[in-house]
Amino acid sequence: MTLTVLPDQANSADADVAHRPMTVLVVDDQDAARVALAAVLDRAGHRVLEAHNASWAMELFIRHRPDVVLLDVEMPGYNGYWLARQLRAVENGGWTPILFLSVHAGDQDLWQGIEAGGDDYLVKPVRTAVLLAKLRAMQRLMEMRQRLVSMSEELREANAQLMDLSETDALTGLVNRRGFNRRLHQALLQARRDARPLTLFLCDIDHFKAYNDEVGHVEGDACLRQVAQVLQAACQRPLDCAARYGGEEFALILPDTPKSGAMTLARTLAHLLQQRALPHPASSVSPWLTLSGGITTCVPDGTSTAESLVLRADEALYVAKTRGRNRFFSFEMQVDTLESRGAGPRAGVPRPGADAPPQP
Ligand SMILES: Nc1nc2c(ncn2[C@@H]2O[C@H](COP(=O)(O)OP(=O)(O)OP(=O)(O)O)[C@@H](O)[C@H]2O)c(=O)[nH]1
Repeated sequence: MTLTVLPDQANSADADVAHRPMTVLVVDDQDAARVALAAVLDRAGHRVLEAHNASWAMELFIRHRPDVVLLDVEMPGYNGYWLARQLRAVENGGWTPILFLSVHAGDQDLWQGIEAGGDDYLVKPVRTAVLLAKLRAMQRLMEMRQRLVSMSEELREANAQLMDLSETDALTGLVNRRGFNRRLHQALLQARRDARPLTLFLCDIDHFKAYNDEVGHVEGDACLRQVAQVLQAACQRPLDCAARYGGEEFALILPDTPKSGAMTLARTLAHLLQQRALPHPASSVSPWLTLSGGITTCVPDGTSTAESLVLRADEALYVAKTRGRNRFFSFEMQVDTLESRGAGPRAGVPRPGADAPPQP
């Protein structure tokens, strides 16, 4: 029988209790050697799991996830190299130090052990001090790795937050222009892949300059926040996106939304705004705040680009403005929300009477 560990003359290693007790899986088919090794580890303050063969070791490893594995090479049936490979396979992104203990001292043996997934290779008999020092070194590596893992996790979270911040408009909390660009591009690619209609709205507050001039910029900012809330409320589906395009212009990206659905949503939007009844003291259109919007809808093909969509929505917005504001104009249908409802040219315009919001 080969003794696995040799006691130290000065016995100093026994006194060097590990900084943090570890759970050590000792795998050795030789009972006496394994028990001796377990006793040394136990004295050093570690918790020991013992396995006399590879399959039992595998079971203990999966069940207890030890901190370190001390692995004999020569075992009947599956040997230590085989076991090391299996342990690495079930680690699933983790890392458990594996130290081989072997009577074979050849370079080739050492090389084979490291290739099989071992982190160190000690030749038996191993002095207690050496073994405990190696365990301490492995523990230090594990702690460093743990720190790296948590640092990269923190970094990942910080990056995600930064990404969110860099795509959020500070005033309204909506997606900003940068986020809009990225989302529109993504939505376009997805709609092209799925051959589904994609709708883009560009909305603009009517006579907002006059609003600012009348009530001041602070109130103007508050008004932008209110409009943002209305737009957000109109976005009912998880992939719908409301963005502040710039200044008093907003955009809605509406995946899987056909022309008819877009017109319905435009009316819903006008209705939601109407319900808020935000007074506009300087509008020639209505006593309340109103929006004009340009709508474009397409099933994108190879020639469709985000720029072409924005151009069409912008052109439609221009038509909505020139037709008298407080309406949404569809580029493809060449009608606005007032015409398409078929309820007369001024239908949908907030005015005193049945359709009008309560006087604030
Ligand atoms: N309070 C406030 N005002 C803003 C902000 N961004 C843009 N504006 C104002 O929005 C106004 C936009 O004016 P215009 O482009 O002339 O448009 P409008 O007065 O709404 O006229 P129409 O669009 O033709 O109805 C300008 O007075 C800008 O100063 C903002 O963040 N806060």
